[in-house]
Amino acid sequence: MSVQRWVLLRHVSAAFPSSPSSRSCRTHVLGSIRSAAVNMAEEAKKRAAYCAVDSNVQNNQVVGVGSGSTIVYAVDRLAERVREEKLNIVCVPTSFQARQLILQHGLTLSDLERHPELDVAIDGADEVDAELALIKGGGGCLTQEKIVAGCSKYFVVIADYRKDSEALGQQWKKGVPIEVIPMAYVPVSRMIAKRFGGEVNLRMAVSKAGPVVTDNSNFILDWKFERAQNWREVNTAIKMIPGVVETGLFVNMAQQAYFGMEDGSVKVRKAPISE
Ligand SMILES: O=C[C@H](O)[C@H](O)[C@H](O)COP(=O)(O)O
Repeated sequence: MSVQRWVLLRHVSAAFPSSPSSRSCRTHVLGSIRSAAVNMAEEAKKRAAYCAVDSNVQNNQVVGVGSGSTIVYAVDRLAERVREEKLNIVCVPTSFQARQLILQHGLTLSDLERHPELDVAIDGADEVDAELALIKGGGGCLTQEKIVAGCSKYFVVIADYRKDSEALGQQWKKGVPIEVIPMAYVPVSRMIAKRFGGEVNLRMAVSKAGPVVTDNSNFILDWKFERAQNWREVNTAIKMIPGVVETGLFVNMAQQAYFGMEDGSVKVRKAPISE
């Protein structure tokens, strides 16, 4: 919770001590604060996305389109620029959602067979550390995202201020998503917990009985790690476990991250190696 939000909550608690009528006022005020916080985060996502598209996409480029809620704003802006500037752009999706966004916005859809080398990929993240290592896959789309980012000359991350972190795990508490072949989810979970500690859970669906099934027909494990680690080594070691398809650790992949901040600005961070 941000300091500003904590202070607001303290004021609300003091203003509405516990009686039935004051409890209802308090619930109402807390609801308004929550929705203001959501609006602020959405505005921040939009500003980061627009800024990243304006700074990194040019005419005649092949663009990788990520997944999640932030990328929606980036596709809005891409479509706006294509209309207004008559840009000739080809888009490669990283998920079913991204493919739908591209089609709904009337953008040119392609794939890695026709365009195996991309100029730039733009995608969201669940958390970004000081070196631009990322946790991705909160929405279950990590494998295709990593493939597309890996085929791109330049990989740009867009996010709001809540994702901007010193070390992975400081902001994002749901763990590292790991895509696995369904039959292997138990042994893979046990091996990760035994070797690296922490807790590994099969991600369950919300509006369906049973587990989340990815765009590649696999399962997702969420590994709640206990301490900061050498993420490059951990990523490689987990990938070597039979049954693991991909991890949501994106290490040394992103060159730039755009964060929409609470004060309305956009903060741009570059990866240490590209500075
Ligand atoms: O699986 C989802 C993707 O990795 C998203 O890019 C990531 O979860 C960030 O999503 P959002 O933009 O909704 O925070």
